[in-house]
Amino acid sequence: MAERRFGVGYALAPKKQASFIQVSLVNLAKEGGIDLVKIDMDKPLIEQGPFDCVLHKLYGEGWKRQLEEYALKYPNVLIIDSPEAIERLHNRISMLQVATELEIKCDSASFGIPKQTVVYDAKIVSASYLESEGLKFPVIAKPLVADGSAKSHKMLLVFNKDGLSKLKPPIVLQEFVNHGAVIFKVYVVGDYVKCVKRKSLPDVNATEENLGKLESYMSFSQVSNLNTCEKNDDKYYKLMNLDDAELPPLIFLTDIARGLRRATKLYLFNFDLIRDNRVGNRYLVIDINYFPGYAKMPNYECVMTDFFWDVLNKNDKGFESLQKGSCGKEVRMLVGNKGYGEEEATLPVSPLKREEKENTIQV
Ligand SMILES: O=P(O)(O)O[C@@H]1[C@@H](OP(=O)(O)O)[C@H](OP(=O)(O)O)[C@H](O)[C@H](OP(=O)(O)O)[C@H]1OP(=O)(O)O
Ligand SMILES: Nc1ncnc2c1ncn2[C@@H]1O[C@H](COP(=O)(O)OP(=O)(O)O)[C@@H](O)[C@H]1O
Ligand SMILES: [Mg+2]
Ligand SMILES: [Mg+2]
Repeated sequence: MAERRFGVGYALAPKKQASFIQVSLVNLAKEGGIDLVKIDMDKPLIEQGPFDCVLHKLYGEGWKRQLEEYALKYPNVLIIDSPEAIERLHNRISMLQVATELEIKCDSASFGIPKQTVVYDAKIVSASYLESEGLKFPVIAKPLVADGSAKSHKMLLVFNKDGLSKLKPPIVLQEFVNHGAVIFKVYVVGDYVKCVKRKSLPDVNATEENLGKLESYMSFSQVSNLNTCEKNDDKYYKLMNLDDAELPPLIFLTDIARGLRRATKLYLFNFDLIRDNRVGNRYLVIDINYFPGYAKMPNYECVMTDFFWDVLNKNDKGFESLQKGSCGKEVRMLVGNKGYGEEEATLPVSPLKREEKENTIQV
């Protein structure tokens, strides 16, 4: 019998395509019967394929409509992920709201989000306003919209009232929590979870005296993605050793990942976790990103190939999910987690090596 092959069409911005679609991934997927095919953005999606799965990270209503149209024409196509589910992550309030909906039961660690408030009008922000919202200096000002633009990553760490004049609403004002300058990035790919450590902002001595002495604010962008050379210039980072930071308990991360998958209905995301130095084993989710930089994950080719194989084969067995499209009709889309993960998945090509498995968790 001829081998069943699957076609996965991908629609990614050029930078994302360059980092994610590596020859090693394309070849490994091919060996597993999965062809990764670039979607031509100069042509309507509806004229391409047919694909068994559409993998995408693009923004805008036009693209969303094309996906809906495609799902209507090809009711068996898996859209990874559903645009509605992704949209929830494009606003830093609704993004973290999901995390507050989770019930995580763990004896050795607790979980939450930092205190935060949204500001639409710069005029209302004053030191007493912050106080009324339960916030104290320092605070982080984050653009409300997280749409992948450079602007959406531009943040301010505000040390005192003088810094408040620099705010550009709409923004989220969030308490800055000392966390030993380490963030835990937890990558989720369907059932697979991988936690890595990254350098973060240094702790701040938040006494009134010290905050008064500091510049009023500090602007920064994508701290955890700065390359090592940039950081090595800094005395603070020279002194710290990332290896010393203890990872959060695995079972705890597993529960959060599973909870977020259910609540967001997403397959492909990561979340940033910090350990609140004031409380010990209390962890806070500060950011959730759709389809993050998976190529930075060890052995990502294998993880992704396993994932594609798994969802495509499950889909073959009648994976069903409906949602209302903007056209008003029912559109069948892959809504993450429905039915997925309930069966034991057989590992396809190149299963993870033993030592890699031991450092990762499956939810
Ligand atoms: O480009 P990379 O590999 O640094 O990945 C970015 C992510 O880095 P991470 O994997 O978390 O270290 C990055 O994560 P952070 O927001 O920096 O925590 C975002 O997911 C970013 O996407 P977007 O700009 O928010 O749409 C991701 O950017 P895109 O590749 O999706 O443009
Ligand atoms: N509440 C917080 N307390 C302390 N540091 C934070 C907090 N929120 C964000 N940071 C730091 O700022 C960085 C960027 O914030 P994040 O919300 O992850 O935005 P982005 O989407 O640009 O990654 C984080 O990686 C972390 O270093
Ligand atoms: Mg982040
Ligand atoms: Mg982010």
